[in-house]
Amino acid sequence: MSTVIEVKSLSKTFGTKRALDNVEFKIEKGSTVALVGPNGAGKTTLFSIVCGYLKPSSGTIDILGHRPGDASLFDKISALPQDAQLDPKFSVLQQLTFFAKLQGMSGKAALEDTKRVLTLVDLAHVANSKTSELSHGMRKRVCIAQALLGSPEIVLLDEATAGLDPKNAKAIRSLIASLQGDITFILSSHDLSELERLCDTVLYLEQGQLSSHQSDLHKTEQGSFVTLQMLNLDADMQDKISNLAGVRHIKQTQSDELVIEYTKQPQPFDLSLLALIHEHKWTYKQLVNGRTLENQLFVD
Ligand SMILES: Nc1ncnc2c1ncn2[C@@H]1O[C@H](COP(=O)(O)OP(=O)(O)OP(=O)(O)O)[C@@H](O)[C@H]1O
Repeated sequence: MSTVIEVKSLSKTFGTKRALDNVEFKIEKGSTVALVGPNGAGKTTLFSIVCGYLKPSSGTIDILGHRPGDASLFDKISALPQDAQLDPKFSVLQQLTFFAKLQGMSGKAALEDTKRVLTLVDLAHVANSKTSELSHGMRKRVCIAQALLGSPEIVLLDEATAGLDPKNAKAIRSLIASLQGDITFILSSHDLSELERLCDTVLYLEQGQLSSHQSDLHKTEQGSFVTLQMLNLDADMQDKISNLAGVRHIKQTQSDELVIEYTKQPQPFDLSLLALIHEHKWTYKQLVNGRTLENQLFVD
């Protein structure tokens, strides 16, 4: 795997406010990276610097061998800014072909590429509609289509599903999933749960500092943990579960939730757990193999 982005000792200050504080990370080609953190953590600042919209106060960023904003990155990296706007007076087709031509495509190539990206986001049928006639979710998908024009290698999406209903948010996640591997995605959100199934790497920013950087989340973690949500969880249940063969550690992560770490057993562990639940006539709300991203990041 090759590194497509390498950030070293990156800091950004606005007056006395230190928005990014000595941030360092590498992103491998083809990975899907979640950039998560609470409001004001520095996600948009980091995005803006990577895209070349803002200059860092100190530190270096290497993107495919170039500095952010370098002309040679023009068709290799694209971004959906958090507050992306479309012009309400023009049709979807007019706006996207305009952006495609800005990338240097001829009129014919721009039109073809616009049709291609509109099909990708399932909006070919509204190509001739003005963007003011579209729903919020559709407009967001048009902006994502714009970010996909010209087949970029790296795509940054800032809060791509913010404010969308579950159906539209799922459509966007499915689209990203279908393009994973060919494109390196960096997706920002303050909602951890939204990105956890999509991403293999997480950058967790808090007050400008990168407090956790894990790669291959699913590959290394999946299989040795079970997350169990129970109705009326009590100490007796925890005791009985901890006596199951293979249990190494149990952690109560919420009033109704246990994260159980286990070693491989001849009988699949989730089946043993379900058998125990059945035997005692307990009621479980949810049983998921693996740990949520939130539990991986914040619970030892
Ligand atoms: N142009 C600016 N001038 C002054 N302070 C700024 C500027 N841009 C960002 N900041 C400050 O830098 C910090 C990081 O902001 P940033 O927008 O990067 O956070 P964020 O993680 O994207 O937040 P959110 O999830 O709310 O979008 C905040 O404290 C913010 O107030």
